[in-house]
Amino acid sequence: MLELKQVTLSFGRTKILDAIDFRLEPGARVGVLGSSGAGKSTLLKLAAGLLKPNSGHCLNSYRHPLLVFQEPRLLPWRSIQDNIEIPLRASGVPKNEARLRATHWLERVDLPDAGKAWPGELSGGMAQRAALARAFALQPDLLLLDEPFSALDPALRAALSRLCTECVKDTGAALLCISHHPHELVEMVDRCVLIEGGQLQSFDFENSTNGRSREAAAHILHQTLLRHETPGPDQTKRTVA
Ligand SMILES: Nc1ncnc2c1ncn2[C@@H]1O[C@H](COP(=O)(O)OP(=O)(O)OP(=O)(O)O)[C@@H](O)[C@H]1O
Repeated sequence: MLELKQVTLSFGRTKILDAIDFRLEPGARVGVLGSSGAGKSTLLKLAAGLLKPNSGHCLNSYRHPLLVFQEPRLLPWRSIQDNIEIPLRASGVPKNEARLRATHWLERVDLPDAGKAWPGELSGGMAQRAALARAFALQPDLLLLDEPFSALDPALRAALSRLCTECVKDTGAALLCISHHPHELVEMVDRCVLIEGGQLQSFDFENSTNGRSREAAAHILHQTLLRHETPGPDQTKRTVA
């Protein structure tokens, strides 16, 4: 369980998150939306334990949070198989087990023959799939995705989002996922939070659409994002601490 209570986080004198409350239960899948610079990655870094709040409480009982970035961040001088095995070995997994897990997850992400390849030989989509295999092989109980598919074309993005959602459901990990694409995000998650002006607004699909389809939820989120991304006279200003 991740629980933020009245958490405030500032960089210098600028408040990024302002007394927010947030809970992420085991196995829950939550999307994070907001305009550029709103504080989405900051929320993920709090969840990963990479940042500490200035005030409030951050209770985190997830033991294996794992952050996946927009770029695959593979070691270019090691094979794909090694890229998956090295972090496993570093976390104490025996050699044989590491090999088995790497092979299993390369098959799961549809890269069964890529183990001996160098990262530079893979397409962008293949490299991101290898990064997902590396992440799932580490058996995270909390997966934090920071726009992991945004550099890919729409068809590939949709395919990888689906694959990732299947793997998250299979492993039972909790998911916190940033995306700028509400239509894809609603297929991956059960609810969303929108960050704006340091505040966090929750969109429970059942409640915010009166039980209508996820398509309706995506439409509402898209319209909300457009409103927030268009500066208006009443737009909330970020506060200075
Ligand atoms: N280490 C840091 N030091 C100072 N300012 C920072 C630091 N990290 C982030 N910021 C600032 O905090 C604000 C929120 O950053 P964050 O990366 O969380 O935004 P974001 O919503 O993820 O944006 P984007 O969608 O563009 O990635 C930005 O104004 C950013 O410049």
